[in-house]
Amino acid sequence: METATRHHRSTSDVSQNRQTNTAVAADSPFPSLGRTVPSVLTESTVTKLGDRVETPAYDRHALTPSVVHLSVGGFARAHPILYFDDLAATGETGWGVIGVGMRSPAMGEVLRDQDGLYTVVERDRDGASARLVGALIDYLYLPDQPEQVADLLASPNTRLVTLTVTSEGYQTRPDMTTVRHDLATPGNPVTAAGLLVAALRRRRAEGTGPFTVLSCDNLDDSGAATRLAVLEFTGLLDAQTGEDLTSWVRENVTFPNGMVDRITPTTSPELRDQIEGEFGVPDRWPVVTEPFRQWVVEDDFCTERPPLERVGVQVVDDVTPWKVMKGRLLNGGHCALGYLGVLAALETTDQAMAEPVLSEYMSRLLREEIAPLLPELPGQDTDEYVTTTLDRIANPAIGDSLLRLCRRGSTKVPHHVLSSLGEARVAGRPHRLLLAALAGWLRFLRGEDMEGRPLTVEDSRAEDLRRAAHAGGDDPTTLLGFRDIFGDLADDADLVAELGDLLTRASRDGIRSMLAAVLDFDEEVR
Ligand SMILES: NC(=O)c1ccc[n+]([C@@H]2O[C@H](COP(=O)([O-])OP(=O)(O)OC[C@H]3O[C@@H](n4cnc5c(N)ncnc54)[C@H](O)[C@@H]3O)[C@@H](O)[C@H]2O)c1
Ligand SMILES: O=P(O)(O)OC[C@@H](O)[C@@H](O)[C@H](O)[C@H](O)CO
Repeated sequence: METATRHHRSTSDVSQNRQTNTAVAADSPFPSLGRTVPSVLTESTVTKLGDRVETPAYDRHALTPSVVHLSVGGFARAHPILYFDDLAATGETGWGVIGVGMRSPAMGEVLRDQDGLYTVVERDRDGASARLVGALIDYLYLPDQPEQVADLLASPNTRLVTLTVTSEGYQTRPDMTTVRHDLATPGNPVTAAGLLVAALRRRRAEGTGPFTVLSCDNLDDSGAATRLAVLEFTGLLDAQTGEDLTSWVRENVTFPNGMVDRITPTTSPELRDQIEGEFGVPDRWPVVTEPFRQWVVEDDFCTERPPLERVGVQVVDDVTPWKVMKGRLLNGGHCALGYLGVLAALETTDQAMAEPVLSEYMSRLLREEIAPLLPELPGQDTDEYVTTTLDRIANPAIGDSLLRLCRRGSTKVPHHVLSSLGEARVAGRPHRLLLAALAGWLRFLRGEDMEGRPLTVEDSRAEDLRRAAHAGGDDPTTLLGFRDIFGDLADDADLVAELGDLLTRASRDGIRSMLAAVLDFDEEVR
């Protein structure tokens, strides 16, 4: 098997950074590595890895850097970049990836130290396998290398920009400090939209033409959301400069919608150590994920489309039915389990799914209340999809933290949960289990579990929501007053009363008893 032996050079020289081995920065998940450590996984040590790790069977130096990925977190490494790695393994050399870090200096240090190499471990009940990914051929960190990032995005080589900047990364309100910063210094942006706009502005001026922008975040209509964020930004900028970048972007740039799916937990230091022990790979930041993965992409590329269909990506005209099915069943289910589970003092998804009342709740929530509202998806059996989804969520081999599922609720619950709730109300269908999920989020927003132990509410609106959650107590009216989140729910007196009843039961009897009552669950089984 051929492994990469030559260092790739494009816009930065990662090998220079590799020699420094500076201490891991404050955002590292590895406090035990908060000291100078030797970096052992590099291109030159790949050949020393044993046969428990699959290594790239292609020459990564032959890859042309034409994809730029913004914000390289766990999911980016387990999903989009892995697909480009698959593509490289088919002999296709045109789609190497350059990562651009925006907020995580620690990830940058690790990736640079490791020449962009990292390990993906797939695990489930049936076993585990590890693979080294070579498609990330370079990495730049925006706060330290703004000019190199600008040159990279302006380069004619760059044909596709992919993003995993989280659902909050698309917010472009002019009152946000970051947006104000980007408008004041458009040549030195810190937001994803600001960065894309600065690059597109330069490409227009230099006659380089557009690139395609493909969001890989879990957003309802990720293409439209990205387009909107960019156009909002160009609108604000045009008002300042008197240019008309907005029309150029409208006419030239495409933002394909996409559905991405692969449960990818946050890597903990313990997991990292376990992986080194199990596979003998000294990777400082491996990523652990499930074997399942799916990527459905709308065929709307303004530049050449990478032939991702060769590696299992579904390229379709309309992604909507896939998005709706996945978002409401998997992400909606995740929201419900996350909030209710952490309130019940549980830590991981498999722990929660091992509790009869929670697994019964999840099964009935997905089967009885969410699935019947879904559109037909030709070739997809919904019942089978639900069974697979529940099984994936319960995967005992990945230790997916419930708190990970609770992040950014104000951007997720409306899409993943309230959408089903709204439709069920209109259709006159049962929705008490959906209300229990909502009750879980409202209770979670107080920032403590049912025993009063603190829970971190990671949300850009945490402060306001938490204040309202405390002020309202078991009466949801105050929180439902955030109409941009909850729509008209506050106007439905029956729903408000039912939600209040669920919150009161949870406070009085605990989460498990509240759910048992909602399910009419057999006390013996409990
Ligand atoms: N983990 C999964 O199971 C999974 C599956 C499908 C989709 N996703 C989506 O991928 C995205 C990233 O998730 P992850 O699990 O990799 O998380 P992560 O925390 O590992 O990575 C997130 C990255 O985004 C950066 N970031 C955070 N806020 C940002 C902002 N406002 N602008 C720019 N960058 C920002 C962080 O620094 C980090 O590098 C999320 O939107 C998530 O919904 C995740
Ligand atoms: O990443 P978030 O915060 O949007 O949502 C948490 C999880 O539901 C999500 O990451 C899933 O694991 C993922 O969508 C599976 O494909």
